[in-house]
Amino acid sequence: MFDGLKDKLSGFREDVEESTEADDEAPAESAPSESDAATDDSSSGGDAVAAAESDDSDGESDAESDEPSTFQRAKAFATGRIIIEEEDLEEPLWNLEMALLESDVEMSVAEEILDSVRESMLGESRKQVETTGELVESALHDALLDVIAVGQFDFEGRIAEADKPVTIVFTGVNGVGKTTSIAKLSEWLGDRGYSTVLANGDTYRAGANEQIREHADRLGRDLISHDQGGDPAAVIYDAVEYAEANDVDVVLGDTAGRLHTSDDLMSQLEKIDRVVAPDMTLFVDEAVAGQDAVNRAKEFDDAAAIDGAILTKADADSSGGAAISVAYVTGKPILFLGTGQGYDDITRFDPEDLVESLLDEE
Ligand SMILES: Nc1nc2c(ncn2[C@@H]2O[C@H](COP(=O)(O)OP(=O)(O)OP(=O)(O)O)[C@@H](O)[C@H]2O)c(=O)[nH]1
Repeated sequence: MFDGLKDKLSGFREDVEESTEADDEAPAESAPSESDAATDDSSSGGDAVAAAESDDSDGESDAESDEPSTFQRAKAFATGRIIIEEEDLEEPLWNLEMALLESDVEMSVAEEILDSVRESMLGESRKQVETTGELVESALHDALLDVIAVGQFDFEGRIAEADKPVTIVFTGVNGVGKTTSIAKLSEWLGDRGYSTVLANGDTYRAGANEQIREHADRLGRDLISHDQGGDPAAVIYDAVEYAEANDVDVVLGDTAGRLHTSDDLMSQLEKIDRVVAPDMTLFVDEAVAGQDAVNRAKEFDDAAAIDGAILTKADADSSGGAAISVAYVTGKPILFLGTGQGYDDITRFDPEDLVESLLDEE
């Protein structure tokens, strides 16, 4: 999954390794001889770093310039450490930025990742026994996790604690996999002991009732639906009443595919909000839609606040940009990934797992 992005992140590691390699081979021009440095080391011990930090006799404060002083570099070299400098990172960071943008990572997210990587690596000294690769991996790990894990919450815990029935409404554009995701989630919840009823709030599209009926029949779930052209809020309201009367734990309400610009359809969502006050509204889109999915998530969230997202078709060869960007851009977490067409092909989105798999060199 997201192999393209994985390759590009691995390219960044190689770039930094290459650009620091030269430093490994020779000390900075004005570095004192090893014996000088060794003398300094033994005489001043732990004070050497403090001395290096205040080595601004030429009037320019190194702390202000963020650049390690000549003394710091020499000292680091003599003690077997290499300091990562701005110039070591310049080209690799530029390449990383291009790689992220090519992978459909949203601009502000790419910038956040770069800032974070720069901040954690710059001036970092490493022992020569540590590989630069490890340093890069740890910086990338933290930078990616910070943007991907925005807003995460315990979905199952929330279902468990909420008063029943819990009502979840699904929104998004046409054909992205809303209905299939509802069916998958019904199965996922069933596996965890929660009963569900499906509600077809897509009263707009001809054939929508038949499509969701097929899923309901296959899964052995009840379905509440009205005729085409009916009021979606009324359908979901009926489903909530049905769930209350029959001790059903969760109502899964489908809605018509819509663009955030279709005013009448967006006002339907507002009406659903008013009439049934859903516990959660989940935005569904395709991982393969990349930047479009990110933009739509933002637009839907602005128009009718979402609580989280499901990214479908993560099994198709997608760039990974949407998976990395949606949470940071909306402030709402990705909760599930759709990974195929079968009912079991849904996975709880785990930011740590995703970061690890993106950085895994296997
Ligand atoms: N490969 C793959 N296909 C998926 C996934 N999720 C859904 N699909 C397929 O995507 C197609 C569209 O799915 P639907 O569930 O009908 O989409 P929808 O959003 O409800 O569509 P509308 O009702 O037209 O708005 C179907 O062929 C699904 O089998 C997924 O995670 N992976």
